[in-house]
Amino acid sequence: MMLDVSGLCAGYGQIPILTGIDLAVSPGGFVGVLGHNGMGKTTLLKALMGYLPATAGRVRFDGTDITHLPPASRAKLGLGYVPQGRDIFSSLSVHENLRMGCLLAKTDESTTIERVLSDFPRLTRLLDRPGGALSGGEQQLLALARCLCGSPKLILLDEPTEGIQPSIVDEIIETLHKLRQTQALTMILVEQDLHFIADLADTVLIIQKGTITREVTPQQISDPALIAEFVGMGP
Ligand SMILES: Nc1ncnc2c1ncn2[C@@H]1O[C@H](COP(=O)(O)OP(=O)(O)OP(=O)(O)O)[C@@H](O)[C@H]1O
Repeated sequence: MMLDVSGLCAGYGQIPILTGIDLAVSPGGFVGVLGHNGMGKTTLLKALMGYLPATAGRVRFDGTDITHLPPASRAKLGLGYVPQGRDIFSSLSVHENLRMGCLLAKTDESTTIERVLSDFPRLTRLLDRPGGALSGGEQQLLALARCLCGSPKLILLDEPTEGIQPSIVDEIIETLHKLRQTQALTMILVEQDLHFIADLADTVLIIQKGTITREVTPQQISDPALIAEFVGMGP
C-alpha cells in the first residue's frame, strides 16, 4: 500500500472530529471520499497532511510512519495537497504561482514547469495573468498544476468542483484521467459531487460524522436510492 491509515483520530482543540479512520490506497489508486458538508472530509485531508495532530491511530506512507511528522516533511516524502479554496496567490501571475510549486521540484524550474504545462493547455495561454483574475475552474487547474511541480507520489484533493461551472468541471475530470494514464498518479479525492467522484474514483468511501461507514463502487453511487440510504444525499 502507498498509504495505510488505521484508527486515525484528530480534531480541533478538545473537539474530536475524526473518530477512527481506516483507509488504504495502493499505488495508482484513486480513492474517493464522499460525504455531506461537515462530515469531516477537509479535516481528514488536513490530518493526513499533518496540519492537525493525530490524537490516536497510525499513518504510514510509502513505507514510513508519518503519524507525527510535520507537513513539510510529509511534502518532502511525496504527499501533495490541493486545499479547498485552492490557495492561489492572487496577485502573482500564473507563471509565478507555478514557480512557487517548484520549491520541491526534482528538476530545474523551467524544465519542471514545461513538463507540467504540457498537460494543462489552458494554463499555457494564461501564464502572465494574475492568479486572482482566473475563473474558479482555472484556479483549480492552476492549484493542481502547482502541486504537480513538486512531483508528488500521492495527491490529496479537496472538493475541486466547489463553485465551478460544469464545463470546466468536465475539463478537470479529463485532465485527471490523462494525468493518471501518463504519470500513474495516485489520489485521494474528497467531494460532494457524485458525478465527479463516480467518474474518477475506483473505490468510494462514505464518510459520516468522522468515520468511514461504508465502501461502495463508483457504479453504486449512480443509484439514487443507494445514495439516499448511505449518505442521505441525492444526485
Ligand atoms: N477550525 C475548526 N474548529 C472547530 N471545529 C471545526 C473547525 N473546522 C471544522 N470544524 C468542524 O469539524 C467538522 C468537520 O468539518 P470539515 O470541514 O472537515 O467537513 P467537510 O466534510 O469537509 O465539510 P465541507 O464540505 O463543508 O468542507 C464540522 O462539524 C466543522 O464544524
